[in-house]
Amino acid sequence: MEILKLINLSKTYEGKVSYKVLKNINLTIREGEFVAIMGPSGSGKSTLLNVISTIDKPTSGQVILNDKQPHNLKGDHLSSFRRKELGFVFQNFNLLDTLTIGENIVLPLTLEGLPVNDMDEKLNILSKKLGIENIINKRTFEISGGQAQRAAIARGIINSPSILLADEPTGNLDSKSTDDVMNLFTKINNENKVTTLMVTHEPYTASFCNRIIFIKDGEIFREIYKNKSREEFYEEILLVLSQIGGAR
Ligand SMILES: Nc1ncnc2c1ncn2[C@@H]1O[C@H](COP(=O)(O)OP(=O)(O)OP(=O)(O)O)[C@@H](O)[C@H]1O
Repeated sequence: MEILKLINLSKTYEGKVSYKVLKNINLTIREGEFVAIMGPSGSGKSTLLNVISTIDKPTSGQVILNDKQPHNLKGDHLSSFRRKELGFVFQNFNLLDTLTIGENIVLPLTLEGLPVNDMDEKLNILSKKLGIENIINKRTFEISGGQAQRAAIARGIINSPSILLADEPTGNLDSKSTDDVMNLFTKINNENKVTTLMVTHEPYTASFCNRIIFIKDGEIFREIYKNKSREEFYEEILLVLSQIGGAR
């Protein structure tokens, strides 16, 4: 089943000189895929993610997510779409310091108005599954970056979104925490079939994904699939990056 379809998607920033950041992007992501977007700095990765997540609007073309066109929605319908269909993971975790980790994780359910007992049950099941039950009563300053990102992933999927979007999810992590977080993304993708799309400039992080889309100058430059070991895939990623050029 197709979860996300981008049809002739373009984005131009108007200014003194107008700048075409995305040029006719056509892309389909199927249910259960684990995909990375890579490309040189300024190639349009964040813009693409922002247009998919409805933070930014396309200049032309369509975003179809779970058979809906979010850019045609307004107000409460758009907010409800974001809460139900999208999960987000950010580079800097975006956990609220005033809440416990558990309260942070259930925040999307709080916004949906779910009864407390149902929230607690979901939190217990998910935190056990993700191996973070020991931190749910802690505060953000009491946990490591890797734990914070695992909690943020839990928050991102507690609503069972159609797609989990991640922007540089390992950008603030050391190598051990990067392993922990990428193993967790892999686990929820394998076991829960969470469809995941992440932007990363780190080849090691991308090597955990099953497919990589390389963007250059706002266009799809190349796509590669992991039909090999992670180590071999990593070497292939380095090769494509050397061909693409530009600063990463
Ligand atoms: N709001 C904006 N107005 C004008 N230009 C913008 C705006 N946002 C981004 N750009 C430009 O669009 C281009 C693509 O930016 P984008 O942030 O999507 O690139 P990126 O691939 O994510 O880069 P990086 O890896 O450095 O984060 C850049 O040249 C940027 O300067």
